[in-house]
Amino acid sequence: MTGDVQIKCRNIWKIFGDDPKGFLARHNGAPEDDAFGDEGYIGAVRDVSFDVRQGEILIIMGLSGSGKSTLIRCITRLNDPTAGEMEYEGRDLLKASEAELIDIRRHKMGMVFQNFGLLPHRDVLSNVAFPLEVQGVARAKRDARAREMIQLVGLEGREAYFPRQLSGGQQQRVGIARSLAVEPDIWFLDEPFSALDPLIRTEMQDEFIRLQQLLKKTIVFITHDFEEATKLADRIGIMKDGRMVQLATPEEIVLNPADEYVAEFARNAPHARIVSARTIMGPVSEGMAAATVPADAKIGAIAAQVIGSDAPTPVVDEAGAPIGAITRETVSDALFRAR
Ligand SMILES: Nc1ncnc2c1ncn2[C@@H]1O[C@H](COP(=O)(O)OP(=O)(O)OP(=O)(O)O)[C@@H](O)[C@H]1O
Repeated sequence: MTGDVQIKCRNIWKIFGDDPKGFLARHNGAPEDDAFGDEGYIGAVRDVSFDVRQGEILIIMGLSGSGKSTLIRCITRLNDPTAGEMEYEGRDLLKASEAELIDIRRHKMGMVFQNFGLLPHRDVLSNVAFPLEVQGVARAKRDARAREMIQLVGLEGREAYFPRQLSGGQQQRVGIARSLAVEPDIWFLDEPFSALDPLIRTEMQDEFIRLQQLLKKTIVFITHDFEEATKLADRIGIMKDGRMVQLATPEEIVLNPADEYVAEFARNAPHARIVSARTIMGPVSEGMAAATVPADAKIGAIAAQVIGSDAPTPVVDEAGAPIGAITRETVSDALFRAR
């Protein structure tokens, strides 16, 4: 379950060029798309507004150059937005002093990047303990915490290895352990698995799901891979040319894409794993089967049961009350339409 708003972004612009603020002002704060190229500016993030909710996994997707990394860099204040408003747990991030920002970044935010960012001359233990060292945590305490994190990501026994002695997946686990060492409230991951080969990538996705179930962090995660996004996300935000064109659940995106660009991402999406019973059910009917299915169950998980039943299968809410029914025709139709 996800909760309160943790990060609030309103009308964020990030423009690169000689005088971005002047450019924005000349165009009354909302330049037309053509104006950027005409005047030699790059509109990396254009008028983006959204909330990140406590405990959710929000995935940002989009083609290369659509502004995903720049948006995350704005939220973490590694980049100053050209315009807009941003709050972190009600604190105005744009008015925060440099000292406050460093404090938020060091204590509240964890970051994992595609290239792992490990220090080559330090062993695993010292890499994981590094952010705590920067915070000035005493050696015994930081090493103990680092060992805990190393165990959490399954690298116990490799504390004294150097990054070059580890596989790509193991290196990324070190990166993950290090980002968790500071006990962040919110975790930013910029294409953390894209440098990994497909098998290790799947393993790391499963590892990530396991960690999230354990730690229940708020997560903002960038990926190019729609299948990865549907596997991990509570909500997916899709960016195009600096704009957020749709922000919705994987199911909404697959069933109601905002435009052709979004539809293209969702085209080969695995409906069986995304579409739920609630979405395809019909009304409660006479003569339903005794065995029920939960409304939030994905159709892939219930297909065998529903198709094996001669009578319609009742769909029940959290309290167990029937709110609809599914027949083998509805399920096979939904699965068939999927590909
Ligand atoms: N420091 C910079 N100076 C000028 N232009 C920049 C800068 N950083 C990013 N850009 C431009 O802003 C746009 C968005 O870049 P960004 O890296 O955010 O995209 P992205 O969606 O993360 O791409 P990718 O998936 O390739 O990492 C691109 O056109 C990029 O060239």
